[in-house]
Amino acid sequence: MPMVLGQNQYGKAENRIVRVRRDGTRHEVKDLNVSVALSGDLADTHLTGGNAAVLPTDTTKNTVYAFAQEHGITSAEDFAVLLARHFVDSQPTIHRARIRVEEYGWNRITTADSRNRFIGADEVRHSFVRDGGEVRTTEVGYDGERFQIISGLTGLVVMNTTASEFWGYIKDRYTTLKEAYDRILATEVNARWRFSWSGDELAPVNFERSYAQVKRHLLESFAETYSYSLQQTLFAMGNRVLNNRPEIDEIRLSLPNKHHFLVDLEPFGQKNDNEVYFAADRPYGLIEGTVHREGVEPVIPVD
Ligand SMILES: O=c1[nH]c(=O)c2[nH]c(=O)[nH]c2[nH]1
Repeated sequence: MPMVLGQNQYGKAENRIVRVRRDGTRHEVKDLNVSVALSGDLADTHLTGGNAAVLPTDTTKNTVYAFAQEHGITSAEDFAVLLARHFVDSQPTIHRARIRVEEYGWNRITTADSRNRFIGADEVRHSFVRDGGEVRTTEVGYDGERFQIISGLTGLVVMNTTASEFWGYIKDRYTTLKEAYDRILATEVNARWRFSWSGDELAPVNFERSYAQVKRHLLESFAETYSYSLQQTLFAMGNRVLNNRPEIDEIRLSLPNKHHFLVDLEPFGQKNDNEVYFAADRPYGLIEGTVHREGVEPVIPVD
């Protein structure tokens, strides 16, 4: 029975690139991990070994670095759009590009040492400390006509030490969980959101500003929601982002419930008045969901 080649894609994955912008003595850095995946007329290379349609993965790597030099990196999204457009529009055998980018943040080191000749005000203009928080992500797809941009973040860890309850749930013969009227609510926010921009709209998106605002709304809604379940908090977070960011049509959140269990201190003759917890790392509840505008078809993959 003959076998058939199914979906396939190829490219250089995880190109690590640090781009320094040296405007005078105050430097800017972009630290990215860029993965290229191309698809198109690639049956021959798989079936016969004929490589006439193959742009080498090595070339895709070189293009990432050359484009960083030539065009700079205004945002992960802008950079990925540029790359995706280039691969598809310049190579007749390449019909689709998917560019994934992870971005690691760096913050300026501040210091009180005003004698250092490199220092302006209270910051060192070329010294950075890696941001220990979330990783910013984007994935840009391009088929020669339309772009699809899904950006996001992973690893944004947040905690409310009160204003969280969980009660009124189903109790069957296996239920042991005690109802909670004042608990810790902690999670690691993993979010992806899809921009309505697909290439033909006139107004370009300011992706740097958009990211900062989405993150702010996620944090503020987590902090400001009095929660009766992490599910309720999830919807509140997604709803707040969509209400405030018209450039976004859909957001998907994956929120592990980082359980904090009160430790029983009775054996030691001590009271535990909601002060000492065991922070469990597994298993964890995993609460996931998409919030989207009415009438918009949600397309962010469930994974
Ligand atoms: O916010 C919560 N949602 C649940 O569905 C759930 N289930 C559970 O055991 N604890 C919690 N907490």
